[in-house]
Amino acid sequence: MAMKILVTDKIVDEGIDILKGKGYEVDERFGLSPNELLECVGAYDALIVRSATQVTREVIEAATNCKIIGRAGVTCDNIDVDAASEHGILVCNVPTSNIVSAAEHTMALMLSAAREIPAADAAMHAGKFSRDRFMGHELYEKTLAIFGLGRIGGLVAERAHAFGMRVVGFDPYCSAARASQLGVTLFDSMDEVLPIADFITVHVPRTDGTYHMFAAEQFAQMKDGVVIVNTARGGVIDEKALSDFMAAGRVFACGIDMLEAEPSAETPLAEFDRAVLTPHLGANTLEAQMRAGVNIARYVANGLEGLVVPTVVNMVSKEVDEAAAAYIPACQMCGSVLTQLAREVPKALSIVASGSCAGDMQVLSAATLSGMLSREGQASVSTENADASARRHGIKMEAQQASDSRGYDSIVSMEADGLEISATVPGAHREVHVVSILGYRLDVVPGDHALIFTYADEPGQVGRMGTILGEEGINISTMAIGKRADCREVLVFLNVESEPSSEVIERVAQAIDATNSWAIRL
Ligand SMILES: NC(=O)C1=CN([C@@H]2O[C@H](COP(=O)(O)OP(=O)(O)OC[C@H]3O[C@@H](n4cnc5c(N)ncnc54)[C@H](O)[C@@H]3O)[C@@H](O)[C@H]2O)C=CC1
Ligand SMILES: O=C(O)C(=O)COP(=O)(O)O
Repeated sequence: MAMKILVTDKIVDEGIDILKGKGYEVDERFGLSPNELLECVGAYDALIVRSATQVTREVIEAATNCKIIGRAGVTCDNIDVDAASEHGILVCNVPTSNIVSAAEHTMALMLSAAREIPAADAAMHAGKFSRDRFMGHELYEKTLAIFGLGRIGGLVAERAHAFGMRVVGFDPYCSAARASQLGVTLFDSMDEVLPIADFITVHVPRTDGTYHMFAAEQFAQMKDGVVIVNTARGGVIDEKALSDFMAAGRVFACGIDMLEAEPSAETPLAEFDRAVLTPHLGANTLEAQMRAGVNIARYVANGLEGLVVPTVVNMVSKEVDEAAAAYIPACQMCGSVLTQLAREVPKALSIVASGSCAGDMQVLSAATLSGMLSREGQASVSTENADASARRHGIKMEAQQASDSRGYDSIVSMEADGLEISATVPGAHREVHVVSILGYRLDVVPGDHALIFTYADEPGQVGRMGTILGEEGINISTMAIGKRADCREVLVFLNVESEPSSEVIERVAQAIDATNSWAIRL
């Protein structure tokens, strides 16, 4: 019987023809309700979507025959990738299919907003030849600030240079080499960039960390008359705050392709002629759709045929040795902790694994890198693209097996920019135990929120920490104290049940005279 593929968002006919030509049965069913999707998805071997279909954990659990989900575009934020990995389902995308289109749409919105083209066009269509109403701004010799210097941000930088703009940027994960190659002056904080920009364009992923990254506090720091463009994701800009600053005349104009309420057109910006609004059209060109539709069809067919899928975004891009697979969460966790300890993505990573998990260093490296980059929505690291991803972020990686597993069945140890962490996964429960951090030996199973302090080992210190956290209503669920043979200081790892504010952390740090403190979120 032919394998069945469900396509729930429109892709080009050429993509559908490739699949049918290979003998697959293809059902195109657009606009399914969540319930309709849940009811039918179990019958299919593969699913192809764009951004409209929400592939939730529930959908993945109902997709009992599914082997691969193809995203005919770049961003997989409508797909629960972790759930797919847990169910052994590959997720792949076409990561460069629409980036030129998105970059060109950004320039189109920038020019339209700066020259009020939609309002002028609407006036002409209404029979009004009113030249005096419209007085725009040149791009030439203006400062463009790009937030997010990834694939699309980089293409926008190249195009902005052609207009004679000065290009500055903010992206905590962009290497100095990439910024210099793009001709972008990189700044370390948003606060330095906001006051100097005449134009601002946003190309960051939508994550907890970028939600309302541009709110009243940020608009207040901008130059009067700034033009703002968002072709990234709705919610990165607080639309209410933007409309307040437009109403006050502080923001000259904006160009917005992505609204928080998508797929609705509801936004407070709708009342402004100078808000140029488009309904998520960044990828809507024939060229981008041809690349996305044709390639996703090829990759999904490859996945079903057991061939290499070059753009897998989750970790199951190949048959993974079971012992190594058990260490994927440990490596992801350690990678994430390392980035948080370093307070930035480290630039050099060395991984040593010993014991039975060390059979597949490629998987362990990719998992660690995905953890290192995951905090800002950069988790699209697979065994296929790990090397390229590391290069793009300027990270030097090396991995090796070692024979001494220090008495554990398996252990992974990593060092990144001089910071160390080791973890093991004992027993059947598959809990990740961190057994060393920064050289301090301990044994702790990290929870969702943790605090780490290093301090002089003196009586009363634990009581001081407990008292302050108790006063603040923060429960400590578990605690481990790590020691180092060469040092009179200790390290405490506190799993806490809620996230303490930076003021609370500072209070604790002062009370114990901590030499270092970190809040870790996993
Ligand atoms: N309008 C449309 O139709 C399309 C929209 N997109 C959206 O465009 C955005 C960019 O896409 P790509 O360039 O492909 O992504 P990318 O992953 O190549 O680049 C994103 C960049 O943002 C940076 N970043 C992350 N958090 C940041 C922060 N807090 N501050 C500053 N920089 C931060 C990352 O380091 C990375 O360099 C995404 O939101 C994507 O969803 C993508 C394609 C089409
Ligand atoms: O690829 C992306 O990230 C996009 O935002 C494009 O989405 P679409 O395929 O047009 O629904």
